[in-house]
Amino acid sequence: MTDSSPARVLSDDELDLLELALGGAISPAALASALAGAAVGPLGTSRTATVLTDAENTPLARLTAQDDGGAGLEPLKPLATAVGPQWDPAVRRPAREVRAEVAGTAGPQEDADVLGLLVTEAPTRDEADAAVRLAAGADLVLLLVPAARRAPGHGTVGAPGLVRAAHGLAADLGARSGRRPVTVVVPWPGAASVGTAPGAPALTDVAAAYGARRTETLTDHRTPATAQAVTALPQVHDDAVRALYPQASAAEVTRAAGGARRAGAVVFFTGLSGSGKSTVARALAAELEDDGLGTTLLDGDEVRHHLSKGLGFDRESRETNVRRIGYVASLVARHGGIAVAAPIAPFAQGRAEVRALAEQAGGRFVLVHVSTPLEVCEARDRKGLYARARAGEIPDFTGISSPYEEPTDADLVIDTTDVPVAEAVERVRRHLTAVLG
Ligand SMILES: Nc1ncnc2c1ncn2[C@@H]1O[C@H](COP(=O)(O)OS(=O)(=O)O)[C@@H](OP(=O)(O)O)[C@H]1O
Ligand SMILES: Nc1ncnc2c1ncn2[C@@H]1O[C@H](COP(=O)(O)OP(=O)(O)O)[C@@H](O)[C@H]1O
Repeated sequence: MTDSSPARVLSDDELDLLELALGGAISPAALASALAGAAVGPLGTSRTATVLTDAENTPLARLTAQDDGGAGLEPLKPLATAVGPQWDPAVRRPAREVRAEVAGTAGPQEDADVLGLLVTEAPTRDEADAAVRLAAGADLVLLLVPAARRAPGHGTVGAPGLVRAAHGLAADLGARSGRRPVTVVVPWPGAASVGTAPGAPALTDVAAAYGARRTETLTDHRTPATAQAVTALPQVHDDAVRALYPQASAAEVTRAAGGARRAGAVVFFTGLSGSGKSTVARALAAELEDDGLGTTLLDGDEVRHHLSKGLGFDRESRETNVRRIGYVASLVARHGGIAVAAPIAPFAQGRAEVRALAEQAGGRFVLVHVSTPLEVCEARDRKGLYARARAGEIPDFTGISSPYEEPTDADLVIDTTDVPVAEAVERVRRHLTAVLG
């Protein structure tokens, strides 16, 4: 990075906050304070600038602390997006754009009643009824759906499911009240650690920044009986199984329902830098997790940051890196999980070792060659690495000064020059479903 400002790599939760700040939903000062509160890395102090990056070191924005205690935020490169209903640009819009639209639609009067309904969990029938009651008389209803980049806990409805449920609620509300609400996806950290850090923004303030003049959280409108029934759902399932089966059978049925007997799998992407491995792998992992398949993403750059810190890019270091990824992925698969890995993995030998490790662990192995040609990867050059490699600043760069051995044993070959992300994800998902049986 040519910028001399110190860099701060943001977590998924912090990226959510950055997206909010860039969209005008929270102030740069609130972002600075939330990042400082989380205390997981250097953040510039007075009058210094910090370049905020994602895990792939893409410079996203420059955050500057100002003399008066305020802060400035300058966008640098667009944040990476993924696929899924929570990424649909028709609903994931900057707060300032939604606020302007709301002001235009609700009329110029200051006292226009714009109701923000926060959809934080899949709405029950209670909430669908409450939404109709609450919406009566409002000039405009905003359905605000907080969606986190980070995957939710296993077994809970994640961002894609929540957005689909919110669309259902919007249609229902439209049919029953005669007016369709405006549905908006709001980036919102999945972890309490950032969302509740000192100085962290409150969801109701964020709703106001999107144009809501009053806000209701739909789960507050569950009756006590419904709230209790929702909490008790897993227990209800266990009780029903125990009532139906004798003890030995009940144990087996419960175990099978938990997926403990399902075979695991390693989905291993390989391809040049910039070919689209991370983009497709990330979207695939989110969809699989949403399908209820416990999924672990081992992204190339993140692995390099944690598991393989200090390793270089000579042949031996790369093979060590790939072997480590294969080892962790095979442990995940051994326990019935799905590991999705996306390193360059340029050598056939290393890839074959990973296949063997996965299969020894009883898992399925799916090799996906992301075959996007060098010219396309180089033209994308999101991180500016190809330009630096061409200039001789990065030695041993794959495709330029270090070889990439094309796989001859790939289960799928996908060239993202002309295959959109959603279709690439679908192809891999279809293949995986078939091999898992
Ligand atoms: N010399 C050289 N060659 C290739 N790539 C380089 C190099 N130096 C740094 N980088 C960055 O590191 C990412 C590739 O790391 P991997 O762990 O996936 O590589 S490997 O599988 O060990 O070959 C790669 O990330 P992706 O672009 O996501 O593939 C680059 O950002
Ligand atoms: N169809 C596509 N599939 C994947 N990425 C694409 C596609 N079209 C354009 N891109 C862009 O190409 C870049 C691929 O980068 P990345 O996923 O990090 O690749 P890799 O992990 O292989 O280095 C991203 O900026 C992405 O938005």
